[in-house]
Amino acid sequence: MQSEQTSTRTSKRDRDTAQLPQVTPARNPGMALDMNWVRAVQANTSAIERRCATLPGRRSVKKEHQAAWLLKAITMIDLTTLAGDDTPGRVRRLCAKAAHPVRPEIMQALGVDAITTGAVCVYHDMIPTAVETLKHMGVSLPVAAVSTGFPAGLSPYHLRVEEIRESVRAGASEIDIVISRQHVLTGNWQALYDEMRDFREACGDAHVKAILATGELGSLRNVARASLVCMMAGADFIKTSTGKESVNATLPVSLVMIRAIRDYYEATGYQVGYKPAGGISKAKDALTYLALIKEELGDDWLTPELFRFGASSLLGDIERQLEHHVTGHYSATYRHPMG
Ligand SMILES: O=C[C@H](O)COP(=O)(O)O
Repeated sequence: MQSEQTSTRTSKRDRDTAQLPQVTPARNPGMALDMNWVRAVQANTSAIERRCATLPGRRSVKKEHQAAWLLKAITMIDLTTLAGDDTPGRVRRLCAKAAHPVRPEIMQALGVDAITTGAVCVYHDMIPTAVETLKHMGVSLPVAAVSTGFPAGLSPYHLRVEEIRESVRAGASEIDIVISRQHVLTGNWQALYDEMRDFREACGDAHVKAILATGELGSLRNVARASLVCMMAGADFIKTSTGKESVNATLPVSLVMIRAIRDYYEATGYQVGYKPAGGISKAKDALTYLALIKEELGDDWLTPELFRFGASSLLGDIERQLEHHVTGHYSATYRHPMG
């Protein structure tokens, strides 16, 4: 039975919002390290926290608009499995879910055609399985690989660079590198810039996401400076976390990184993408992140080319909310496996 509170179909405008073809932005080439700019960067923690406290709930969207935003959020998920016990079977199921993220009866009730997640994200060893599975399904979806000694980034430097090359050869078109936290914590911005430059060069045509591991950087000012240095060195995306730190994506860290992206865009004209990752598992949190992006960067950034969620379990909750939207009932979580 359908609840009186719900409408089963999204409006045409909302469906178009979820499915608009996007123009690929020009790739950030980077620039020379500008230490004057880096040193000038500050972060006012109490102002940032005040701003973030106003976010959850304030821009809440309802009914068919919420369904449309949730569909859009799905298209921007890097559907992730990064576990020591990953198997080819799990990765094949992940790819099947990424290719068809919402059950057909829910999609039909919403009046929406096929969508996919933004990418799948796996460890190096699982790249061939992911590439072959997606190819076999006839689905064009990027395979992202975590790299450079993920999650700590402390393996021998030449092996970190070589790991990137191996992953690109194996078919990954996006590489999520981890930075050396020690360069940030010791203020060695030149070393961070050089490392990021090497990683970007090793990626070739594959896009590079720089994982800052913000929970280990000590201060919001460090997060702001590391964001800027990675963008100067040519990062295509900056990403909060590996999902393995004790503190992963948060709104204050996101605000700092998003404003760094905005400053970099205003100074250079290049749009760098943003990927909050780790611990984002609820549909309502996804909506808060999208509202933050819309308010701080504008609609241009609300595309898979410039925004991704790094998440292993968010999709399950979004699908559950969409099912509630069309039926008026919540289903058990086991009905939404892999995501
Ligand atoms: O990059 C993605 C994260 O590792 C996923 O973290 P999560 O399992 O907390 O969603």
